[in-house]
Amino acid sequence: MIETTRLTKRYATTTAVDELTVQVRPGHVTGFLGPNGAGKSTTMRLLLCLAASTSGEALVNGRRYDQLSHPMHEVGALLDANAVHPGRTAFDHLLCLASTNGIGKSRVVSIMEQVGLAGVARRRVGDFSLGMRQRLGIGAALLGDPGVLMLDEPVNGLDLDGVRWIRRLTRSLADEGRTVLVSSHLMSEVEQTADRLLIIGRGRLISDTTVDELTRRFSQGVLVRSPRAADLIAVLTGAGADVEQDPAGGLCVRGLEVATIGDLAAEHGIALYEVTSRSASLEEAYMALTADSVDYQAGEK
Ligand SMILES: Nc1ncnc2c1ncn2[C@@H]1O[C@H](COP(=O)(O)OP(=O)(O)OP(=O)(O)O)[C@@H](O)[C@H]1O
Repeated sequence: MIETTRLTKRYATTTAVDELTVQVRPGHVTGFLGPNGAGKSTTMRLLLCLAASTSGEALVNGRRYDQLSHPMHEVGALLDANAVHPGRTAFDHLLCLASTNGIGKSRVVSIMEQVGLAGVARRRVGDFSLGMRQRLGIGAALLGDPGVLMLDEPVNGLDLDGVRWIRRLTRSLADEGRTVLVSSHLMSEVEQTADRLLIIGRGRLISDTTVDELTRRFSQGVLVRSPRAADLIAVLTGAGADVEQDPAGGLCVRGLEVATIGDLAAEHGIALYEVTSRSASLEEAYMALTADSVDYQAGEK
């Protein structure tokens, strides 16, 4: 479990994290989303006591990271895949981490296999691609078999195979009952993995939600076409729906599911020519939510 309470971090001219209160629960993959500069990395750094908060609290399993007696067994984190000694082999990098934390060599061997680096374990990290470093960083995070994982932009640098691997890995870690927090600035990267979403902008919480809820909230209704539109309107509004003429022709129905609309029409012998659910993509929902919090925007051409 990860918890922040009114967590705030101010730098000279920037409030990177602003009164952030969130809970990240076990058993879920929680996507930590926000535009560039939203404060995701800073929040993770505060949780790991790599930076001191200005005010508020950041706790892992109910305690500050620097108060955990066996931190590597409680929290695994990938913050910066490049923060590795380039002259060391991948195996030695993990072995070094393992031996200073009372973890045996056999665990290093099995982690190397788990992250797909067994074949290059004896190569210098300096010769690794960014994707290989990401895998190594995830290996380091998993080394202590922790119940809490924090991965900052873990798919950065990974090819499609790697992205799929991260999705499967994070899902299975959450299914084992772990707390998994995965940051990204792109909804497309987390929507297929995360079930919960924490969306932040300018250091503030914008939305603490689920993928399902966000999809529902930004639903643009159901487009229905029928040769007996007037009769259908009466039936659907009678069942509690909001119905209006759709600019594209047909009816826009809100408040009823596609199946209910179909069932009601059938019950009343009303033919339907089209029933189409029009939910906004999660990407569109995310863009709409964070539109006011984007610090760095390319000019439209
Ligand atoms: N050490 C620092 N000194 C001054 N400002 C900082 C420092 N670290 C972060 N910031 C600022 O705090 C804000 C939040 O940065 P942070 O890296 O946490 O955002 P982020 O959401 O992780 O962004 P990205 O998606 O680009 O990685 C930014 O405006 C950043 O410039």
